[in-house]
Amino acid sequence: MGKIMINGTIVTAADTYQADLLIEDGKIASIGKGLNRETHEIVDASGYYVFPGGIDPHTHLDMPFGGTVTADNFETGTRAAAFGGTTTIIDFCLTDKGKPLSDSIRTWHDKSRGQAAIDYSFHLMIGEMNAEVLAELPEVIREEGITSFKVFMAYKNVFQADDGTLFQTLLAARKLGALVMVHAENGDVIDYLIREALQAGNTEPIYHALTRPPVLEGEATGRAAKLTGLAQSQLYVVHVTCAEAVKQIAEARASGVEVWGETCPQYLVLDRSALEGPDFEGAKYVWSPPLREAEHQEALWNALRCGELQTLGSDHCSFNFKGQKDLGRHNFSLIPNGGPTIEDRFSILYSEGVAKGRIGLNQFVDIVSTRSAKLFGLFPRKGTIAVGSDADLVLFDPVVERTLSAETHHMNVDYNPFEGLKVTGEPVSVLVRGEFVIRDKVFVGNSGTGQYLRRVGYSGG
Ligand SMILES: NC(=O)NCCC(=O)O
Ligand SMILES: [Zn+2]
Ligand SMILES: [Zn+2]
Repeated sequence: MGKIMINGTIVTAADTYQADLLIEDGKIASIGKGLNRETHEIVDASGYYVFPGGIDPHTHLDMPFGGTVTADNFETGTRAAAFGGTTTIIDFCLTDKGKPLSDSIRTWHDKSRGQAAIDYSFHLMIGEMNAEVLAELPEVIREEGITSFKVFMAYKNVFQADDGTLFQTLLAARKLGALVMVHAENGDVIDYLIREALQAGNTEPIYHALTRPPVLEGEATGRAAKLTGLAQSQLYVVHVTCAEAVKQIAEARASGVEVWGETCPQYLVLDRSALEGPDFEGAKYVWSPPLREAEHQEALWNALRCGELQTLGSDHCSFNFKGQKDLGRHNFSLIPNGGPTIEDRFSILYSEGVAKGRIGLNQFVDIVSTRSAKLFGLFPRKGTIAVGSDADLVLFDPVVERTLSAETHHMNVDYNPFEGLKVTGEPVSVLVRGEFVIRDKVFVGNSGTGQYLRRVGYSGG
């Protein structure tokens, strides 16, 4: 049955206005006033903002990492995402050197098929570049609709690729119309600093941050941007944490190089002091790149506000404190890197951004949804409210006050890094392709209704 959503305030990246939405066959069929269909269910959105569903361009679900596997899989992670107002995720498909890319993609399909409550797509990791990989890429784009390739410049001896691989990936992406993503940290120098810290007996979580200083993120970001300019290609820098990296991105953009930047909620509201918590609590806050000193937060907010950074990814990569983060109790370098953020990404950006006056309401929609849809080949099917777009919608109460907590979250993990953070606003109901997944804060969706999304090639942001 179709639906008519009435009395809501529609908010897109461009406009804010009162209108009703006619929803048929999972799509927005009409936008206007006084829409009337006797056969349709009426959904009253009085008092709510109606946003396009959030698009999270950076998740790690069911991913082996740091000697363990993430606590959230596609079932639990996408359900939590839906509670948080996200209706599409793009997850990172890891690859193994020496194996066909298609094997890894099949593995990621096997993990996700029949599990997801919201729509999803994959980015593909490129760990090496050779004739076999090059030959497979056109098919990856054509058959799988995967139009973004991820290169790790850190995690030496695990995921790290060399500059030659990055450069050749940039060249291939230019030719094929894809977007190259980088984790930008200088992995070789970090590896040295970690060994030096451990030799000196420095094993606590804070040394995770001290061995990955901002200069090494800035250096790698600048290097990747320079290589992008040389290749005349396009680059998306994931999880930007610091002023040094923002500066490199801004300089590259100012000189005409197509570089985009993403930050994450943790870098906007948490700081390095969290790693010094007692009883190994600091392990909960181990991300790479690490949390920075508090002054970097303002640099990130400024960059979002003025468009030097364009998106917010969760980088959701959840590990339980007990039994997983524990692996590094006596050696910070063995703490699995990452944290649970998929559920709170949307609300933190609204509360800390819009409600506190740091960004505008339409800019919020751009950062949390629209820009990722454009960059990653999903627009205008996703990322906006327009006739013909998927009816992925969030009914958002902009005034309710609440406190984020592991007691109430839906992620499959035993802590919340934002525990105790008071936020303004909450997703109340969430629809994916016209069907409720969350209705009045209750999960009414199904694991398995989420569809795999084939994306089109890169055409700018
Ligand atoms: N960011 C992090 O600490 N964990 C997830 C993997 C990555 O994105 O580097
Ligand atoms: Zn990373
Ligand atoms: Zn990540």
